[in-house]
Amino acid sequence: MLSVRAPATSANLGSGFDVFGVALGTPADVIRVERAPETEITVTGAGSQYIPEDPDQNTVGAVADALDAPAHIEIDKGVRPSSGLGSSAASAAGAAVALNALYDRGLSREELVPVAAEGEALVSGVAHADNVAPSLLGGFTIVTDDGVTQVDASIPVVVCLPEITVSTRDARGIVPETASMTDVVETVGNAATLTVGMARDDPELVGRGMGSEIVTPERAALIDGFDAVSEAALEAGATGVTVSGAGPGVLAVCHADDRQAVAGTMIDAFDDAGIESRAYQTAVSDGARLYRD
Ligand SMILES: Nc1ncnc2c1ncn2[C@@H]1O[C@H](COP(=O)(O)OP(=O)(O)OP(=O)(O)O)[C@@H](O)[C@H]1O
Ligand SMILES: N[C@@H](CCO)C(=O)O
Repeated sequence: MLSVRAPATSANLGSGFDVFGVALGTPADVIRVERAPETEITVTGAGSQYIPEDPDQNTVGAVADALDAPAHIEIDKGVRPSSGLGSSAASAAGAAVALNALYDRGLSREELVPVAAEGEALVSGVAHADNVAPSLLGGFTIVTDDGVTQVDASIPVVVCLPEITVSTRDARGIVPETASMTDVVETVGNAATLTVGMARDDPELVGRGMGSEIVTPERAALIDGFDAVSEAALEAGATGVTVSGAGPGVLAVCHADDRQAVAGTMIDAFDDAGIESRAYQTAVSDGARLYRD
């Protein structure tokens, strides 16, 4: 059987709404495929009770259609849905890699980005590729209408995931239609700083470059305790904190030695707000990995 481990991702990174994304070392989905006359899907693992097995409603069904690659597809979820960690995208990216190999389609990882984004269109209404690109390519990715730019990076991060859900579709509904020139200028400066930080593997520059008054404040307001969690993480040594994707995950960038303290204090701050959470101490890492069971 062909299997793929497809990593969780964090999109936006504050200053790069719908543009920036990173692959995370943990958690990940595992997708197993074998040829079949019609696509059938089974889902197990984190939050599987909320994920439809109907191929017309599951991101991997959209990918199987796009590749004309019917298969029995087993999805073992490591990435909880509606987490801000690219759950739907991890499955779509994993299925794209697995089915491309299963049917010898010969598409490159870059060519699989729009294929996997078909799954995102299904669940969030827009084929945004800022989660599927890093899950497929690894590292830090910049998605624009002209294509994807990728750079390997290994920035240490903590992602704290509270026991609340925010659907990407809902969180897209509150994105403001306009932004002030002041906020645009600040965001462009921060996005440039963050990009240099990724290229240099510098957590100080990456953390400093995550600030933005565009989109992030509206998204943060959906996460009870966000301000306290952010403040606590910064006090424990985080170089920057923002909403992961559409939330409710909260992403902190830090130096490797500070990860444990940052994770502990974020969990405590959510706890003070009456919300249980768990934290992944991880780093920007590789993309989807194909192997044979
Ligand atoms: N294979 C799949 N894995 C996860 N969710 C799926 C899958 N197929 C369909 N869905 C649906 O997609 C929705 C979750 O996707 P959503 O984009 O809201 O969360 P996310 O991927 O964790 O967030 P984000 O994009 O902000 O990182 C749920 O409604 C879920 O039922
Ligand atoms: N850029 C998308 C990513 C969702 O993970 C959004 O923020 O809506």
